[in-house]
Amino acid sequence: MPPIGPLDSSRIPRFAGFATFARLPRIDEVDHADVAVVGVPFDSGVSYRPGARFGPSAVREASRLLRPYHPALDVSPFAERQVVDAGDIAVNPFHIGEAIEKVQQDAEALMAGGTRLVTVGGDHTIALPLLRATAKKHGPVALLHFDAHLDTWDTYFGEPYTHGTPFRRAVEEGILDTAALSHVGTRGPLYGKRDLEEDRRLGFGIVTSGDVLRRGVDETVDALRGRIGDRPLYVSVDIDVLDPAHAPGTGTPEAGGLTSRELLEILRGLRDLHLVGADVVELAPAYDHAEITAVAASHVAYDLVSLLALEKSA
Ligand SMILES: N=C(N)NCCCC(=O)O
Ligand SMILES: [Zn+2]
Ligand SMILES: [Zn+2]
Repeated sequence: MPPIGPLDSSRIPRFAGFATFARLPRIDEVDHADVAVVGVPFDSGVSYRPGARFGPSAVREASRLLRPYHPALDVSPFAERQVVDAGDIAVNPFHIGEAIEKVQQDAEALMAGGTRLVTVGGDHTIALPLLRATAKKHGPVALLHFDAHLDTWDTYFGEPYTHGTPFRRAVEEGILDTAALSHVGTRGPLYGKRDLEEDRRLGFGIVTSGDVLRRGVDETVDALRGRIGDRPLYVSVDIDVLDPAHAPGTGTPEAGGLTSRELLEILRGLRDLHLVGADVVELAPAYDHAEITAVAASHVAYDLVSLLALEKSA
């Protein structure tokens, strides 16, 4: 049976009907899914502007315009693989610990049959349970983390589970391969020099947004690929890695970021790595204009789905 694809936009206008990601079938409409896009509408871990709980529905709306063939990667992801929308993981907005447990459980259940996930957030807190679920299946994973921020801080207000702390927790828990951890797009003021020293001690290498500008996409990609090798790889994209001009709809914007063109070109350089899962987080549509950020996030998700569709073992 060939995969069930998205609705045909030449027959049913793309602005009509229910919004699933890229107008794909829901998970309950297929027997097996190779790749699932799943939402996590959770933003109780944020330190500044709230609103990322509306990220998944904004990405679904903006993704109506996606088309089935990806020319830069030369792949038709929805024809090569069964890609679905798995809906949203229903999490408790009043209890971060419970929400984290639920994300992990539901991600594990979705992944049990070999389905790979592109998760749409939600704030960056959710990367921790997603990495736990991924490491349970694949062992400690390499991490490519696109973000203005390090997200390796220790606690906020004494709390260990926030959107600024997931990757420190993940290193402490041994679910990351500390030989292959990279931040890309890092910039902006920190609390102190110690932030960088502690981040380095955890094993991270940093490619700042200035480095991307000076080195260019190709050199950046070569350096990242060399570090990742053939390890199982998880890619986490905080949409605030983009400059606020390219992504105003986010909770902790920082000036001087990547363009959406740079981000997409770097992602396209990741083909033929062993990608096992990915997320796109921190889209807060209330601060967006004309869907600028939602369109960028939907294209990032499409590129991640396309990379997973190219995976031989998917
Ligand atoms: N956007 C994410 N994930 N983290 C930002 C935390 C920065 C801060 O509150 O100081
Ligand atoms: Zn960030
Ligand atoms: Zn982040």
